[in-house]
Amino acid sequence: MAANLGFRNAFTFQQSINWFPGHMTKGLRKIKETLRNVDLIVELRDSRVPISSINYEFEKVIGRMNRLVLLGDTFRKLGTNVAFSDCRDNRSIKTLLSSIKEFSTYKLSSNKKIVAMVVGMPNVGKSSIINAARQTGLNKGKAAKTGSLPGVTRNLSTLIKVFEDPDIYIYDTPGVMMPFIPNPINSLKVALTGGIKDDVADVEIMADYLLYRLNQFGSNIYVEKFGLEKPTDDISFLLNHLAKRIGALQSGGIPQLLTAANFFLTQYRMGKLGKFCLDEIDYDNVLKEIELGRNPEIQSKNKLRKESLSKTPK
Ligand SMILES: Nc1nc2c(ncn2[C@@H]2O[C@H](COP(=O)(O)OP(=O)(O)OP(=O)(O)O)[C@@H](O)[C@H]2O)c(=O)[nH]1
Repeated sequence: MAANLGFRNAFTFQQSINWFPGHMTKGLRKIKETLRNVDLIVELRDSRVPISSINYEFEKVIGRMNRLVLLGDTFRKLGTNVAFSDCRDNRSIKTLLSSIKEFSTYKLSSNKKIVAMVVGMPNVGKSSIINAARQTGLNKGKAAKTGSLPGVTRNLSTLIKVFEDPDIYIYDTPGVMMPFIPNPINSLKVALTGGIKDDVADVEIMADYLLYRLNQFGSNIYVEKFGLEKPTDDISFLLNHLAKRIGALQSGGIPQLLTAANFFLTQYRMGKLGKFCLDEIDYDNVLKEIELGRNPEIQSKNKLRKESLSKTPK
């Protein structure tokens, strides 16, 4: 932490960013209707926000079904049913396929096929992991549409076969946000990691929060990468500098700060400014925290609201 370098030690953000278009209501309903045909839920979360990306709407719908939680990143087994995964890493996908066999209710003695359903917030890599499983399991090409923006998958897919003997099929589902994210800072983190459409959020505030967190982490990558003399806590200074550096200037040489902010966010989302977990957890506690997300007690919106109000924004 770079707490005593004169940087801010708190970030104030009070209004939650919410994005819940109609296809998500429909998607959630379809997920619910289809659950009776599903042996196992594979829940994908963004490893940069493993707690902020817990969706309490899923908790209500999925309840206590068999579930494998994947944190999108390089594969690392964290516990019995929690793992990091990377759709670009073959080994990780092979382990996912064996985990699906292991954790589904399927028993090798039966002839039943295994049906899994991948759920998660938008843009966490659900469709990519299904395509990767199909590539690894059957050597077949893409079956699910992917894209770098949230909300590419808008409907529940038909069953996608990813493995043979035993036969494994997966449903792809539209990314679903919570209708209301009670903690504004959590909503900012989800938006920053690309889970909420940028035009719903304020890009310059996201850029400011990113700068605040990079400084908190004591990261100097942006300083070198952007040709700064030293770290700065001033987003206005940084965006003016970046706009000049990337040539984002209006007539008269006025810096285009929005373009600079978008550039800054893209660099972060591409992993070029380092990889940090934005949630306040350590990985020893991640299992416990994830389990907490499943505790029906914590699903009550009132309790969530109270919690969010009592927490100092980080
Ligand atoms: N670094 C990295 N990027 C990934 C991984 N999986 C997916 N991505 C990228 O994340 C973006 C979103 O991937 P999708 O598979 O479309 O995500 P989704 O969850 O299906 O998105 P929605 O359609 O919004 O529900 C794409 O740009 C992918 O290339 C991963 O394991 N590692």
